[in-house]
Amino acid sequence: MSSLLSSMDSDVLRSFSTYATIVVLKMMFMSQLTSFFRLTKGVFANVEDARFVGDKKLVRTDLMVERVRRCHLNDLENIVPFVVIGLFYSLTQPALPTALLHFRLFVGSRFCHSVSYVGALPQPSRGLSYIVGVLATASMAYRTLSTVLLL
Ligand SMILES: N[C@@H](CCC(=O)N[C@@H](CS)C(=O)NCC(=O)O)C(=O)O
Repeated sequence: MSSLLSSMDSDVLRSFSTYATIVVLKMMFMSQLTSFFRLTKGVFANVEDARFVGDKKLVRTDLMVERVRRCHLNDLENIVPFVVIGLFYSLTQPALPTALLHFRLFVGSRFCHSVSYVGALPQPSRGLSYIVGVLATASMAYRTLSTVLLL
């Protein structure tokens, strides 16, 4: 534990931990948003859930619930790689301003992606947000591989 805490002395690791936690919390919030739309729209995935509120016919799909679920899935596809690659990247001792730029671009892009997806904003708002996040992660992967490559 003490060696973990001493490695957290690195400003890059501390800022990575901060941004990774923020973006993972954002991703976790998508579950709460799904539940919110399920309850307010009376749309349930399972018979036992619908029975609990007294109507079996409430097992159905809804455009908004499915939209939030797709947004959550897209978060999983992008945020999990960011957390893994970002940790390895942080261990390559990049310059703090460069690392901050990557973390901020990624986290900002994921918030923009969620707002444009859930808000059904016209494209290319969602597509651009997605691309910025992918490029930030790809750039960190490039730096990591070019620093530590050992095959
Ligand atoms: N799994 C994604 C891969 C490509 C992707 O992530 N595209 C972004 C920008 S268009 C997106 O928001 N896709 C919608 C989604 O994943 O539901 C898909 O099926 O679209």
